[in-house]
Order: sequence, then C-alpha cells, then structure tokens
Amino acid sequence: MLFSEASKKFMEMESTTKRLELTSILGSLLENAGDDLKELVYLIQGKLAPDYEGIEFGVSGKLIVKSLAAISGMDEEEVNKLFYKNGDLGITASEIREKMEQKPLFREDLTVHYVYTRLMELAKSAGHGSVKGKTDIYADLMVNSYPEDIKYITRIIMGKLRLGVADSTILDSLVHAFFSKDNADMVETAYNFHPDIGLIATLLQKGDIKAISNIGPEPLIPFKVMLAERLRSIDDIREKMNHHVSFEYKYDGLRTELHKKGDKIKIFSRGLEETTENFPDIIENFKKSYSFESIIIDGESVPFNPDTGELFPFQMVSKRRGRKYQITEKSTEIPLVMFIFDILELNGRILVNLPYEERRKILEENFVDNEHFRLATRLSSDDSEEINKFFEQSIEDGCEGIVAKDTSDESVYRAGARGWLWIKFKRDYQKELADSMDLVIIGAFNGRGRRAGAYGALLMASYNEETHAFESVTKLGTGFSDEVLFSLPKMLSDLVRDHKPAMVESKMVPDIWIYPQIVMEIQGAEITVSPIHTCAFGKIEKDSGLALRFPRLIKIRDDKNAEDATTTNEIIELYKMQKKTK
Ligand SMILES: Nc1ncnc2c1ncn2[C@@H]1O[C@H](COP(=O)(O)OP(=O)(O)OP(=O)(O)O)[C@@H](O)[C@H]1O
Repeated sequence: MLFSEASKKFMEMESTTKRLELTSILGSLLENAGDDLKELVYLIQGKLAPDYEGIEFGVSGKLIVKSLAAISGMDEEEVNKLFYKNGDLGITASEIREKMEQKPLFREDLTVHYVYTRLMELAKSAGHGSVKGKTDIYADLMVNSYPEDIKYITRIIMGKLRLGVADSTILDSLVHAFFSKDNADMVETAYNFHPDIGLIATLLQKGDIKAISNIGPEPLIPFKVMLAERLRSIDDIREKMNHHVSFEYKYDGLRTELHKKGDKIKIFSRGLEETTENFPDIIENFKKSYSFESIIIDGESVPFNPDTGELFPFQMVSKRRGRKYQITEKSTEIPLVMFIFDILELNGRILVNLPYEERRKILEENFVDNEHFRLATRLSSDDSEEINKFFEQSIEDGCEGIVAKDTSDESVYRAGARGWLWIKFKRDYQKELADSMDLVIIGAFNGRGRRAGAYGALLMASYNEETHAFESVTKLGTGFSDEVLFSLPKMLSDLVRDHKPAMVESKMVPDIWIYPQIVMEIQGAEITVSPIHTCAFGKIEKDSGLALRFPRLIKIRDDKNAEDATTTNEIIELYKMQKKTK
C-alpha cells in the first residue's frame, strides 16, 4: 500500500466529526492494506510495536527543526518561527515540503512498508553517530514524500499522531473486515492476554481462528488486568454472587503484574508499561526466595513500615514521570510488599480457566509469606456478621475496603474485563454518591476574572465501551489548586482541536475542544437525568442522558488512559445504586 493512500485516509479521519464515519474510514483503510496490514496498524497507533517492547524514536523536536532547516536550506530560526505559528511540527514539515521545488523522488516507492522499515531503522539507530543516522533517514523520508505524507510521518516520530482510534476501535474494525462478529469476544480475549494489535491483525487477515483461540497469557508479555464492579452493600454482593463468595483485603497501592521465565523477571503496570527497574527490592527477594521455571502473578504493591509492618499510602513512594507514576528512590528506603491475589501461569501451565478457589490454592501451595511477598488476606465466609468484621478490620489495617471474589465454577481470570466475578466495596459506598469517577477532558471553557488566561471550567466525559465514544457527563470548575488551574492550558495545548473530535459525543459546545486523553478523578454529589449531557443518552429516560452534579476535582489520574476512564455503564450502575439509598 502506498503511504500516500494511508495519509489521505488519516486526513479524512482527522477532519470528520462523526464517530461512525471515523470507523468506516478506518475499516476501508484496513481492508485495503494487503501485506502491509501489520505495519499499518502500528503506524495508525503512532507506534512501531506494542508499548511493552519499549521501542522509542529518541528524536527531539529540536532535531526535527535542525533537519528541516538542513533539507530545505532555511535558517533554523525561520523553521522555528513556522513551528511557533503552527504549534505542530507535522504541519511545519508539510509546509516546508510544499515549498521545496523538488517533487518526491521515487514517490511510487513510498509504501507503508518502506516508511515503517525506515522508521524502525531510525528508532534503532543508537550510540555514536546516531544523530546523523536519524537525520539522514528523516531527510530521505522527506524528499520521497508528498507534503501530507511527511506531516503524518513527522507526527508519528514525535509521538503525536492522535487519530482518535484506540486499540479497541481498531480491533473492532479488524473483526468487521476479516472475521465474523460472533467471534468478537474471542478476539478481544486474545488481545487482552497478548495486547499486540499487529499480531492479532495478521492472524485475523489469515483467518487463523485456531491460533487466535490459542492465545493466552505468556510469561514476560503484559496482559490487561482483570477489574472489579462495585455494589453498595455486602448483602447485595452476596446475593449477586449467589452466595459463592470469598473476600479479600482491598490494598491501596499500585497494581503489579510479575512475570518470570528462565532467569528473566519483569514487572508491568496496569497500563502495560514495564516498570521492573522501580522494584529492586521485590525483584531481588523474588530471585532469592522462589525458583519457578516460569510464572505470572497479579497483585498490588504497597509501601510499608519495616519496623511495625504498617502499610503506607502509595503517594509516599511515587512521583509523576510525564503522564505516568513512577516509584522514587524512596522505595529503597521504604520497602514495598506485593500482596499477591492471583496467578495466571505456573511452570508452563496456563491457569486462567481454573476457578478462583483453585488458583488461590495453587498460590497458597507455592508461596510462603515473607517480607516482600504476601498473599492477600482473605476470608471465606458467607456470614454477614463475619464479613462486616472483616471489612472493619481491613480499614483498621490500612486498606480501602474489600474485594469480593466469586467462587463458583465459572470464576475464571478474565483479562481486561470489568465484571461481576470481582466486586469492590469501600466505606464511601454507604454515602449518597458511592464513588468518585475518573472522567476524560473533552473540552474547556475560557476563564474570566481571576481565571482569565486559564480555563473557567472543563467539559468531562465517560467512556462508552460498546461504541468507543466519549460521552459528556459534567462541567467541572471546582477543586482546582492554582497550580493545576494555571498549568492546564499548557498541559492541554497539544490536545486542542478546532472541531469536535469524531469519537466525542457532546451536545454542549465548549469554547475549545480537547482531544480525549487526560483523565481526572472527580467526586460529585449526585447523578441526575439531564437532557444536556450525552452519557447514557436514552438509556434511563428518552431524550435524556445522565449528569454529575456539583463535581469537584480530586486529582489528575496519570496512571489511566482515556479508555480506562469510568465507563458509561458504570455511571448507570452508580445512578441506580444512588436511587436505592434514597
Ligand atoms: N485483593 C484484591 N483483589 C483485586 N484487586 C485489588 C485487591 N486489592 C487491591 N486491588 C486493587 O483495587 C483496584 C480497584 O479499586 P479502585 O476502584 O480503588 O481503583 P481504580 O483504579 O479507581 O478503579 P479500577 O481499578 O476498578 O479501574 C484494582 O484495580 C486493584 O488494583
């Protein structure tokens, strides 16, 4: 496939404001990719491989500016001026390409495959002479490109492609293009255990259903963790689970998946990022204490006081690194303990299809609690009083509450899914509005008076898992510290759009549209039916959606991507929970 065919579609994807149109353009692009499909799906994501492979371009904006100057014969200052005017290096590169007299050299050869291969070389060129190596490759791509092509190539290199299609949307389109819809769940499960969109694309295109159905957890490949639903009372939980229940402490730390194969040990975060380096004490202890040939365990890491065993809040050892949390040097002073609550693989045996009780038994047989590894404290009981005591004790011991685990025969490990096999219960749930929400910024309103120059309010959305749309649910203007308030315009500057992004569903029109990426934790007072907001539109009442009233910012959730935000279905559940308490 010629890269220019892809850039044409990219342009259409950027300019549409309609979600269905966005997916149909994506579909036609994928259908026509032929042998270049695998490479194309990575490029659509602005990547060369799944994140966990850690392939980065290692190119700064400065380097691109320098290269553009060198290729075009312009002054660096002139290029910088253009960049400043456009706020986007992609557009700057395409404008410069437009002005260059030389037409693309061998434009027929600028295929998706060629661009991908060269970008991979660019990413891999490291060490002595790498700056020249990278600049040469960029120059080669530039002279062989049409202006539109280099615009997107530049954005990919800068990590700023943002076409508005997450992996889940691409997955849907792939299933639609190459497969039968009936098997969509199987494809999703495969992807959740092995989140490599290129791999799945190749298998789907080949029609290799067997290979897809065989995909399961694999040591050293991060999987999407299983998530919990919430209910308002312990009795509701017992009923929902048909009294097949067990309860565990709900630790307030950082979700941790630990993988081992041979002598390699890796740790991944909930966002599938490799964070092995941040857990030196845990890794060392694991090496020393256990001798599994291979294993995958799931749990929560929490800092603790080594003198008293008391658990600390996670903020004590974490700090922000870009958009993600990172454990600081303090983690060597303040040790971490991983509370293990699940196991997915052991010495070559896949365990995800065993019921919870059996997986827990395997954990108990293979782990003896030590300083850095403990099994999640649990209670197997369906006795209301006992469970309540256990809950109170969990709070006493520094936890947030409890997580109920279904113990029926169907209680498999469901990667990436939020379902009723796990149900969380916190003390807050007894309040009127049960829980905070993690919502995505989709728009901003200009501030006035004291907030002039900053934003007066933000338009926030939930994520609809079924349609992949971001649906407006509240206007947020309270709870900002000055620091956050005045840093927002800069933080969001890259994400400002001049029209509504296609995956956003909103009737309210903000002064500024924001590409959905940043997630904020928000506490509100009440969820009400509202004709203004599009969250769950028509689901509760005809011609109305749901709105969160009196929202207040708690914090920015750097550890969540837009697609990890509170879903529309969860908001419907919260709305119903709240009605029951009244
Ligand atoms: N015993 C346990 N079993 C399962 N999860 C646990 C356990 N202890 C702690 N957790 C953590 O609790 C999280 C869910 O709780 P909470 O609602 O506070 O987190 P969140 O990040 O806001 O939401 P979520 O993870 O559900 O998207 C799980 O994702 C997991 O990281």
